[in-house]
Amino acid sequence: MMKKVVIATKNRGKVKDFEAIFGPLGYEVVTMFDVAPDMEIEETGTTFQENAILKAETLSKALNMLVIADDSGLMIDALNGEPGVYSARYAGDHDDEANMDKALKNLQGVPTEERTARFCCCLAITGPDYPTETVFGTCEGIILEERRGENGFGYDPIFFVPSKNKAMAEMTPEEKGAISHRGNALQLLKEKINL
Ligand SMILES: O=c1nc[nH]c2c1ncn2[C@H]1C[C@H](O)[C@@H](COP(=O)(O)OP(=O)(O)OP(=O)(O)O)O1
Ligand SMILES: [Mg+2]
Repeated sequence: MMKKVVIATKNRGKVKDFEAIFGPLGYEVVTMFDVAPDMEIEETGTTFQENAILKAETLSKALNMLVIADDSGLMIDALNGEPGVYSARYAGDHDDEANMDKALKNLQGVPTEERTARFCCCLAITGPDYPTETVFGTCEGIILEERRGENGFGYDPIFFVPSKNKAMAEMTPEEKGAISHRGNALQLLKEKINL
């Protein structure tokens, strides 16, 4: 039987990212779509860490199981770190296209060298016999002037990664996992627990 890892997410893009990383380690990724499709966890925190802990602890208590949660977002320097913790709701309600349009609009006329940004990811892990722990990963990039690539999710089409000379949405899930904020955070998590 395959080992399982439970992730407190309802974002199909994140699920793909996690599968690219956990699959090769021999894990089946189980998500809220499988175990708690009707549960809505309100993200009331003001930091990635608070929200990651909130999501992990809520699902873990409901299932009485070890759970990992991901809270993440995009921080754009020229916009004073916006949209940050509010990335998913930047233009309203969880609409990736509208969110990207809003970011591009707010950066109109800003030159390339000032379009620096980073993706941030906080992962929280908690369980019945496991005290809550968090790790943090980032990925540096530049906000493009228009979308590039078809892969990924969220802000991936407008996020250019200089070290790969590609937009995040031009990478395969495996390529993305090797350099992404999520991949970097998971690397740290692996050093803490025996994945
Ligand atoms: O690798 C990424 N590539 C592109 N965009 C990304 C990435 N990672 C986070 N993001 C953006 C998407 C969303 O606008 C927000 C996450 O918000 P966040 O609340 O953590 O996730 P979510 O509500 O979509 O799913 P859930 O809370 O069920 O895990 O940051
Ligand atoms: Mg969310």
